Amino acid sequence: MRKKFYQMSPQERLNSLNLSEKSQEILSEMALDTTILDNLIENQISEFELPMGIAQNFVINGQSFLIPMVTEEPSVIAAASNGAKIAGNFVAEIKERLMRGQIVFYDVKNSDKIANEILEKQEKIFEQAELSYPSIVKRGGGLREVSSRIFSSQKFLSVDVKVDVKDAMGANIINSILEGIAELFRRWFPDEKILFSILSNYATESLVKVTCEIPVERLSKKADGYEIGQKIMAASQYSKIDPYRASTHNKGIMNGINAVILATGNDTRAISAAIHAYAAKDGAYQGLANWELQEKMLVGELEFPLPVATVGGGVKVLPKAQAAMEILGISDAKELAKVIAAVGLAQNLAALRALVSEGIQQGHMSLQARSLALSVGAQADEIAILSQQLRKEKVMNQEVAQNLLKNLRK
Ligand SMILES: CC(C)(COP(=O)([O-])OP(=O)([O-])OC[C@H]1O[C@@H](n2cnc3c(N)ncnc32)[C@H](O)[C@@H]1OP(=O)([O-])[O-])[C@@H](O)C(=O)NCCC(=O)NCCSC(=O)C[C@@](C)(O)CC(=O)[O-]
Ligand SMILES: NC(=O)C1=CN([C@@H]2O[C@H](COP(=O)(O)OP(=O)(O)OC[C@H]3O[C@@H](n4cnc5c(N)ncnc54)[C@H](OP(=O)(O)O)[C@@H]3O)[C@@H](O)[C@H]2O)C=CC1
Repeated sequence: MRKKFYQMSPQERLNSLNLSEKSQEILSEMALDTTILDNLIENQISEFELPMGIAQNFVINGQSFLIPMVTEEPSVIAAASNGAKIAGNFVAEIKERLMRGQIVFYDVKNSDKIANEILEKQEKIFEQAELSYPSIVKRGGGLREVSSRIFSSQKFLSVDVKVDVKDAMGANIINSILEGIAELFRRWFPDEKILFSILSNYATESLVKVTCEIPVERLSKKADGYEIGQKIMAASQYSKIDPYRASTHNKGIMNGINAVILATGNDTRAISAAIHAYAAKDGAYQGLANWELQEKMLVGELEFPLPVATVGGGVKVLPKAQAAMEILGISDAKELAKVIAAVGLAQNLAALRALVSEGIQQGHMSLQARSLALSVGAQADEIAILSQQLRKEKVMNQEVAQNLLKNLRK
């Protein structure tokens, strides 16, 4: 009987795809240990490499950091380093770090009964939570709050839990606790129906806040720093009223956030979901990070959920995520969240400063020149020569790059 795809070895799966020899060869090149590869995901056939760089100049709460970033986009790491250089010291703080989960009832018959009984039987719920995941309690974490939200017209009710998951992202912890509590509810409310129970990525009790204060003269080597500061403030205000701008404003912040999330083996989808949901917390989707001029200082602030982990998931399993943690010198999830938040604010500062002064293309494209040279097939020392020539061109595109490369090879 023919093996199912998931029952095949990675090589058998690859062979079964009938690819060109070149693709077969490139997909067979792997650096990760096969046991990690084949056990971390399903139907594994290869791995996918991305460049890792280091953002420099970061000082956060008075401590210097070198920050590993994984990205395919030119200028992101230069921008983060530039933003950090301009900003000087970032002040980052975390008030609390609790992860949320929910048990959702549907076709609810008596929502008040459910809500009241949950209030009255809190002790029983806390006992069940500890039974469901005792090790997190031993680590000093565990269930901290149970409450409910009633959606009466749609006959739904959400029982919300908040859990201290210490340095984990907490998905497995919370989902195990939720399933234990759900069993209790099936006994307490035999006539009610539970739809599902799952962690919530909208981690509104895992907010991190980062600020910086920049003397305006640091905003530009050439132009009037105060005027640049005014324009950055205006750009920040505009991102609050136009979702077409808010989306790009936040993409710029996520350039930095996602690069560090990837480097440390964290879950990019969970963090993106949390942050973009938070950007719409007041109804309309708005730009995160605020900039305002206070006298001769440009003051920046960014506050959003960042439930990152330093244990669990890919963090502990991926060797390069462990190496990234060593570069950071961090083992505490709260510390990691503060560092990542500072990268987000630095990224936004660099982007807005470029946008309102020389424009994004000048800096971006000069760094983009190298990847453009690569994309048309420049090799070895052709790359530096071709990108140098490209920077002198009025327009930098594939056609120009291909013509320059052809001339170079004559
Ligand atoms: C690109 C720069 C930094 C040039 O800016 P510049 O003023 O020409 O740079 P510089 O030569 O004065 O260098 C300043 C610092 O930048 C860093 N730096 C500078 N060059 C390099 C390099 N080659 N490699 C590594 N680091 C570099 C480095 O830290 C350096 O300090 P130094 O070490 O010299 O004391 C500036 O124009 C900039 O920050 N631009 C923003 C670019 C950006 O945001 N890129 C992200 C992709 S675009 C996007 O997706 C986001 C966006 C724009 O759409 C978001 C939005 O719309 O809000
Ligand atoms: N909606 C979502 O975002 C979802 C995401 N996921 C994925 O699940 C992945 C795994 O998440 P998660 O459940 O956190 O990871 P893991 O369960 O893999 O790791 C967390 C475990 O690490 C152990 N641990 C060791 N040291 C600590 C510490 N200091 N603090 C806390 N725990 C510690 C604990 O296990 P012990 O006490 O037993 O040693 C804890 O349960 C995430 O990366 C995510 O990709 C999964 C489902 C949903």
